[in-house]
Amino acid sequence: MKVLKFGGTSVGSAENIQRVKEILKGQTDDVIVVVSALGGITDKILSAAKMAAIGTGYFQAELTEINTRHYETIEKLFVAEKQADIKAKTTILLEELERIIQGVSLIGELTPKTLDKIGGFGERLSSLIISEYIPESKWFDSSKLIKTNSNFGKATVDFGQTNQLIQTAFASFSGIAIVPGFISSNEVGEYTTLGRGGSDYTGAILAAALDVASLEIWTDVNGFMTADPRVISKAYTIKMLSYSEAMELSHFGAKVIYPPTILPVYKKGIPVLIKNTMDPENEGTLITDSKHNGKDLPIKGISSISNITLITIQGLGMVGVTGISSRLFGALARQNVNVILISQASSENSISFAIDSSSSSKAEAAIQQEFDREIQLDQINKITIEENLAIVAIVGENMKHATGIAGKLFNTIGKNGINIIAIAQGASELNISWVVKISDLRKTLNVVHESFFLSENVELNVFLLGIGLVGGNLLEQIKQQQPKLLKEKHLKIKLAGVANSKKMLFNREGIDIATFREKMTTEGQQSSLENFKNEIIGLNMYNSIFVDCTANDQAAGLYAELLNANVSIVTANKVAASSDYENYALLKKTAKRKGVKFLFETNVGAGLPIITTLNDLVNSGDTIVKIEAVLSGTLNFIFNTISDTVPLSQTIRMAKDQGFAEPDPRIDLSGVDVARKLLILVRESGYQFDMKDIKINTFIPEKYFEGSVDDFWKNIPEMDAEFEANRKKLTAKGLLWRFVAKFEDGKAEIGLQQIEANHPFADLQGSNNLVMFNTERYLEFPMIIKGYGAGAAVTAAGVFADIIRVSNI
Ligand SMILES: NC(=O)c1ccc[n+]([C@@H]2O[C@H](COP(=O)([O-])OP(=O)(O)OC[C@H]3O[C@@H](n4cnc5c(N)ncnc54)[C@H](O)[C@@H]3O)[C@@H](O)[C@H]2O)c1
Ligand SMILES: N[C@@H](CCO)C(=O)O
Repeated sequence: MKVLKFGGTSVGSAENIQRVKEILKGQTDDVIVVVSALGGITDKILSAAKMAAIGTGYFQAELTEINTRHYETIEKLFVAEKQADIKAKTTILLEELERIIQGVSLIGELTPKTLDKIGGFGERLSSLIISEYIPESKWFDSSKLIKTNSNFGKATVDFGQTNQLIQTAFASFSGIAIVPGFISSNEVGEYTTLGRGGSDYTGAILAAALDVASLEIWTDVNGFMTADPRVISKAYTIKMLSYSEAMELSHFGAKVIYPPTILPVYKKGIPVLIKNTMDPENEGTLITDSKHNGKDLPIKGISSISNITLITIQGLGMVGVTGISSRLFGALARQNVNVILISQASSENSISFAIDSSSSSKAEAAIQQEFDREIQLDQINKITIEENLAIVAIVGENMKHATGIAGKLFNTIGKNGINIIAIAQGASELNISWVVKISDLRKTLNVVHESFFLSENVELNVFLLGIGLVGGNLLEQIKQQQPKLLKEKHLKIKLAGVANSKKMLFNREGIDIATFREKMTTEGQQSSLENFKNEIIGLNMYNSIFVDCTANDQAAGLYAELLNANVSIVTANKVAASSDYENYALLKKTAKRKGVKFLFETNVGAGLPIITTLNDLVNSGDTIVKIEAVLSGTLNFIFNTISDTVPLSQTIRMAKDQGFAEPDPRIDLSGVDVARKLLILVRESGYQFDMKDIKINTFIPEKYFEGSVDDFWKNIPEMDAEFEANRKKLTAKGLLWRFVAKFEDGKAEIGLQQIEANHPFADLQGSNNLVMFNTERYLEFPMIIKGYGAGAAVTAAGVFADIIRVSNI
């Protein structure tokens, strides 16, 4: 035999009652079916009674609604010929209810006893209709089987008597029994009710009394989820839980069952199965005394409670004094304040406890009153009340004796910049709870869900500034590679924000890369660097990455604040890494301190792995002795392309058109771009260096860099003839031009060199770059990295690789 309980939503409409019938058809065992009132009906009955008690006539309207709901349900469920009979039986109950409420209205008083009598009408009505709808079933009056004391409103079950009555009633039963939930009666047969979660409790009492094979709780969700699915879209159903885990998760906000109700089945070791009436094929959650969840995960679920207030009482007068806690919690209990979490440091000079915010003032008054004397004497000198908090808890029996869980938990939370306000862990090691600001709740749930592998995928939230050549290519590459990354690496790269110099757009759930340009035009806000940064910080999303694909100085000025807000930075923009040494060092230090990344691989050699290689050399103990390199894609392209038919000015235009040149090409032509790159390499080699320490030998007169970019394009052809004359001489000597960057003996210099055909730099086609590192280990023969050093696609790929690096996969 099994007990199946269907909740208010499961029987809330004719359609759902039909589903219940289908579910029962599929049962092979004898079943006892406990039903709740039609969803919302009990609230309506109680509200009608309360209105009647205060003398308003509005209760009539509520009663009419109650009648209509039941009659309409009957009309939908039954064929016309049967309706009159069922309606007549229902009317008897509805009229009785109306008479009692009329009585309440006349007397103007609503006692707990009357409330109990009224409160169970919903279940009596629903069970009547459902038992008629399932003709092969038999109706049992559970109020006559479940005996309680006369503590109306909160009656206590007399299990001795109850078990006997149930066992006698069902001794020779087979088939389908329909039973109203929630109702019971006292020793003289007056109605009582079983309190919160009452119908579940009815089910558990029956299941335990009859020692059935299982108790099934049919509801409108697929069982216990790993986290609140309204916050964590990746949350999924937990297949198996132990009783203790289920109780912990319920206590901390997963309102699938009300913990005390499963006590009778827990004591008997009867499995409880949570199932979804709307999705009966779903496996649901099985609660047993087994501790296995099918996966070897240390935690099974995360739960949270919002609207929490944390109260801390503090004072040296509390140290070593016995009875303080007892008085504190006694005073709170007398005021009916439910304490959700307690934390006391071993120094004993403070106790913090968390309560529902609605009890804040009651709790404060209780403490002031209880400790009046100690406060006067300054033995207790501070009572702090912190509002707008939330409690988060991780739950799992496998945490027991497993080391490193708390370490990993708090490390992950800390890295994401979430401040933990209080912590509590019971010695049972079943649950670790902590308090955070409510504004950090969503982020906390996300990072914890992900870091304990409850989530299937790691998610990165990208905020992209700049969608020109590099940024635009990057989005194309992400769009193309996304399915593969998701499938093979379980990595989801989500575009959470995007901006160019005109518009910006944000979406916490992700912006569709296929349509973002149209969305930016229609829905985008006016772009502003300050607002872009503020929005990223304000959204407070976990694994946030600011990707800078501009060449903008002010954009680079945002990094410090973003890193401080635990946002990683991936940048193609060379401004920050080549800014003052102090700023460069501060950004690196901030990233390290905050546990986030500051990555700029594409700053030197575009997609070539130059900076990571250099970091690997240095980190593994090598010393960089000399760097010699061709670092400008644009300049190399120019010197490879210039000819008697293609003059200098045209080669610059071609470099721009092919996406090698900077948004402002004077940065390339003046040597500034190469100087920045050399500076970054020297710094990453471990030397404290600044721009002023690099000797820049320009090859184009300074006057061409004055004025606007348009002036530059207009005037630069003036240099064509001179360049062609020099080129001819050079070619005649069998030499080539290369713009070389060099660092040796603490000195750095860049400039145009004439090199011979057998020089390693000679064979450097198109926009290629080449870097030679002479190190202590690679002394005689340098380490060489060579390849495309500019271009939108390779640069975007380098930025993409940096983004993936943030996820550490
Ligand atoms: N092209 C390459 O080969 C290469 C290689 C390595 C690094 N980079 C670097 O990549 C960066 C981008 O280069 P690109 O060629 O894509 O430039 P681009 O001119 O094509 O694109 C720049 C983008 O930045 C946006 N932008 C500029 N100022 C902005 C602001 N204040 N707010 C918001 N958006 C702003 C523009 O609207 C545009 O979308 C540069 O820093 C460049 O040095 C380029
Ligand atoms: N403008 C740069 C882009 C790569 O950093 C170059 O030409 O090398």
